[in-house]
Amino acid sequence: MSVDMKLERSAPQFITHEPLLHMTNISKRYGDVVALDQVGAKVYPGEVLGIVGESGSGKSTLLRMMNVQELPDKGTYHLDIETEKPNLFDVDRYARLQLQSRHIGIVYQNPHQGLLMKHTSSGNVAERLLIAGERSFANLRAKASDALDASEFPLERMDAPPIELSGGMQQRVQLAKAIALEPALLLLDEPTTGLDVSVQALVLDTLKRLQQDRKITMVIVSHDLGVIRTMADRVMVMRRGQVVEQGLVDQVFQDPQHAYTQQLVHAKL
Ligand SMILES: Nc1ncnc2c1ncn2[C@@H]1O[C@H](COP(=O)(O)OP(=O)(O)OP(=O)(O)O)[C@@H](O)[C@H]1O
Repeated sequence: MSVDMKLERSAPQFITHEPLLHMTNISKRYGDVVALDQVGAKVYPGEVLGIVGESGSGKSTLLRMMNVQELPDKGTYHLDIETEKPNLFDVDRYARLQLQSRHIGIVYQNPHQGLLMKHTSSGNVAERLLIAGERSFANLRAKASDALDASEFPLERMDAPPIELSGGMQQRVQLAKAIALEPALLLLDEPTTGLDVSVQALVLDTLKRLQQDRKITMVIVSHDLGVIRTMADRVMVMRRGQVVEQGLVDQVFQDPQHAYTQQLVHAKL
């Protein structure tokens, strides 16, 4: 048995469905830099997959591919959302945009990447609904308000632009925008990095509550093992563009098999 086979622990027993997300053999180079090297990933409906690893290990690149905002050099990507399940890296640009706007939500570490900082917060959320075809002003406002409320954003500030809000509130606006259309898949790229520890805990609480209430399938990228431990059911450990270990969170963190995971876990203790 190869080392990789040994470290790829089996899926938990309760997983009986087809994966919602299935990627195989994803490789990506930027010039001489190998960002991803034959990475595979499966995420099951309603579960939270954590991706952890040092800076430069390929976590954000993989997440951008899950959001189909960037294409790999090689690999396949299927989402189990419609009867037809094409390789999403082969579909045309229009279909990719449709997919991003209707079925995938994303929250970036940097709110400038996800929000128009000088537009109102409610307008940022409404924009996503507009793109999806909502045209009634009353509905736009009501749905934006619902999404902000679900993200535990203080509604009395909904007309304030993100630039005037705290970092924690900006992340709540990004979250509201991401969930406004009830996406099949929510992608979170270091959503609490850079926030004060107490604000970080509150935002994680909101994410946890949303996940429990709505059973949203999530992929969360973080270099922080505490965040992954709080949020995720399963974890994938990445290093230098490869997956070195994966399995249930408590299994991997209590009994890490790969030397790199052991180093990560001990550094955290
Ligand atoms: N657009 C790009 N152009 C050139 N190199 C890139 C690009 N995007 C990523 N890389 C390189 O690919 C590798 C993986 O980067 P990536 O951002 O995915 O890692 P990461 O694990 O998310 O790191 P971090 O936690 O620092 O964001 C790095 O060496 C990075 O410099």
